[in-house]
Amino acid sequence: MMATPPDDITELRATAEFVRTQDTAALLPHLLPDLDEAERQALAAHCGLAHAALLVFPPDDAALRAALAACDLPADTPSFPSVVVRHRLAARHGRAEADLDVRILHPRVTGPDGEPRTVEVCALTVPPGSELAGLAAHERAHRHEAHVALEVEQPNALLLHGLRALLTRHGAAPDGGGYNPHENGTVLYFTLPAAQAGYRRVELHAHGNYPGVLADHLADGGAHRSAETLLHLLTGAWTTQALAVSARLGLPDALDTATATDPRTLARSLGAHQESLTTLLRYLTMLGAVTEHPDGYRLTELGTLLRADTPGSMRALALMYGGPFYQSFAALDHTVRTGEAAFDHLFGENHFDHFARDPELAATFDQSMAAGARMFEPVPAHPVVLAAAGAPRPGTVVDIAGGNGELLGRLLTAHPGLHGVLLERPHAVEAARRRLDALGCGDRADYVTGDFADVPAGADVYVLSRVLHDWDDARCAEILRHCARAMPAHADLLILERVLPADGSTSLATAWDLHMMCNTGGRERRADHYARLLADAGLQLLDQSPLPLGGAVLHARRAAAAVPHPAAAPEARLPA
Ligand SMILES: C[S@@+](CC[C@H](N)C(=O)[O-])C[C@H]1O[C@@H](n2cnc3c(N)ncnc32)[C@H](O)[C@@H]1O
Repeated sequence: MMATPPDDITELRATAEFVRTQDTAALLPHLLPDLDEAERQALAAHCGLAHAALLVFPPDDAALRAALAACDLPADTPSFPSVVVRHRLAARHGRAEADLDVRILHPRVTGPDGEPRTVEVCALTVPPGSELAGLAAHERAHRHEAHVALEVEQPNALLLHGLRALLTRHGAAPDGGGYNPHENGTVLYFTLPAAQAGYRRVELHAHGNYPGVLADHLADGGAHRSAETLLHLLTGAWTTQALAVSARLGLPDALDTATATDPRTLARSLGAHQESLTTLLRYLTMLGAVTEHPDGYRLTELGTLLRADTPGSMRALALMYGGPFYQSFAALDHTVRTGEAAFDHLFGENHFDHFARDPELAATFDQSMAAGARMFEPVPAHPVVLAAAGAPRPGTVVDIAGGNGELLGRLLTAHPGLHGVLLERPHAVEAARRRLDALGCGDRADYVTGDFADVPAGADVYVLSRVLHDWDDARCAEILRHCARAMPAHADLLILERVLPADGSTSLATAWDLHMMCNTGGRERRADHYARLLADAGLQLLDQSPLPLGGAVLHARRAAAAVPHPAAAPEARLPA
């Protein structure tokens, strides 16, 4: 039989023990440390501990029942589907509610004076190998659903208003609630400023319906949540820097996911100030990059992405967003006032020129682009690529401004007959050559060191990946004219970009639109905008398909009656 994870059984046993032994009067000053004696007595006279709640992740129902029995809880306790916890989990993790099988059970226990209590067991089924394992690890680390519930004895509206006022005066923030007609009960949730007695959330439960109290509670909660949301947004810069500094220090590389490292050892190995490092680690714990344990800190799955040696590492992105692009964002107001890229204003030159003069920065930028390469995963299977690869004489793909060869490498690796040409600036050509050689497809690649004007003619597929968004419309039109001029009548052009949604809904493209404006003077565009730019260059947008990370691939060809632009330069030929 499959078993509930040992960490969950430990937590269940501890919660059951807490409910069995905890005296309400002794618990209250732990939850609200500033209560004076009169307040504590008044609260204890009106409220009693009813349950403590936890979320566990059994592989199936039988394993959950066995876990209950192992903790001396009735294994035959009925379960019912959760609505609230399931909704909260789905919202927190961006999941469909239908994917989350959350059930609730209330196994009965008795308190120290024989009073009836329960343990509220919320159980999300996570079978072995399930992709919900990451969600479970996050929830175990953060205990968002853990709470204690106080039953209000002989409730009335006046008493509930008074209890609400008392709790909020002591820093407990209203955090939602509701009326359940099936059990004729009103629930008011509060969040404490910090975990007390192991709990951050408190529930007040009262028998009966108190619509006025509930309305006030929900309204206060709304205002509180807005303020908290705004604080999170305003401190986004701290998050960027905490992650970037960790990456720069090599902190994720010095930690492990399986065994903990104590801050002293870590500070010594990183050459850091121990107390400051511990503060940073606590913040990283809040962000979910590390977890805290009695013997130190462990890296999480998310934190692992900041290691240098992880496949798909995002370390270079952290260094860029916490480095030059962080500095330029501090001058965003210049861009908004003048329309000029803040980066150029701050550094005195275009970011490509700036990076090109600093080999280390240029390499970090290329690696940061590669960190978003998950977007490329479906491209080798694009019909245009399949057609070129499957032709009797396999075709040639030209990757224009192909960076360090990440995409071309994937195309050539997936299709051993394809030939590739990479057009880039000198430093990137060298990086691409090394990459394609390492992938074992360097012998099927040629390199053109040059400018957009040097797009070689005569190939079958042309690719512009994350290039057009770097430039304003005039420069894009020029680049597309160079492509159109080089493309034979049968050739296809694939444009990879984040495309702004036509219906105005937000997407990752909305965020990168701001980033491009601030740092490159470019922008993200809607598909109809690309269609117009293409048409001006004598090309026709044929279709569009989605890519991971909010990307899309736009497919274009020469318009049937395309007339070469008069400004077009003489053709560059494919390398011999
Ligand atoms: C945002 S990166 C995209 C790289 C790659 N296509 C990708 O998707 O990862 C833009 C690339 O344009 C190249 N680039 C900038 N100006 C260029 C020019 N005038 N001619 C050719 N390439 C240029 C840069 O070197 C950089 O690698």
